[in-house]
Amino acid sequence: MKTFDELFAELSAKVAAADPASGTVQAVRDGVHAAGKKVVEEASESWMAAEHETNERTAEEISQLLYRVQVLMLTRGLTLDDVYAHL
Ligand SMILES: N=c1c2ncn([C@@H]3O[C@H](COP(=O)(O)OP(=O)(O)OP(=O)(O)O)[C@@H](O)[C@H]3O)c2ncn1[C@@H]1O[C@H](COP(=O)(O)O)[C@@H](O)[C@H]1O
Repeated sequence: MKTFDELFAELSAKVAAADPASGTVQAVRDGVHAAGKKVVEEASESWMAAEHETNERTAEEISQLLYRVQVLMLTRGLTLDDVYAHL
């Protein structure tokens, strides 16, 4: 288990190191358009899970949504502080 901040630190390090085994590095290379589509896809799957599936499935989909939001942030070079400044 990891927190949102811990995941972002892990993904940032992989991107900085251009880790060749990392799916995140490839996803960031794929760019903003592809990353944005993934956010929308996981958001809709989270919504559908919340409407029709169990809490466990809903939590799983939301975890993927959070991951995809972080990938989108990384494609733009945004930090957690950039986002938290608006909370
Ligand atoms: N949390 C995630 C995570 N969530 C989703 N994914 C990726 O997203 C893929 C699933 O996306 P799809 O669109 O194929 O999913 P889907 O078909 O909609 O599947 P469902 O939503 O129906 O389950 C997975 O196979 C992973 O490649 C993730 N990839 C990585 N992470 C975390 O990121 C860390 C670093 O990962 P790497 O960069 O790959 O080393 C990992 O340790 C994890 O903690």
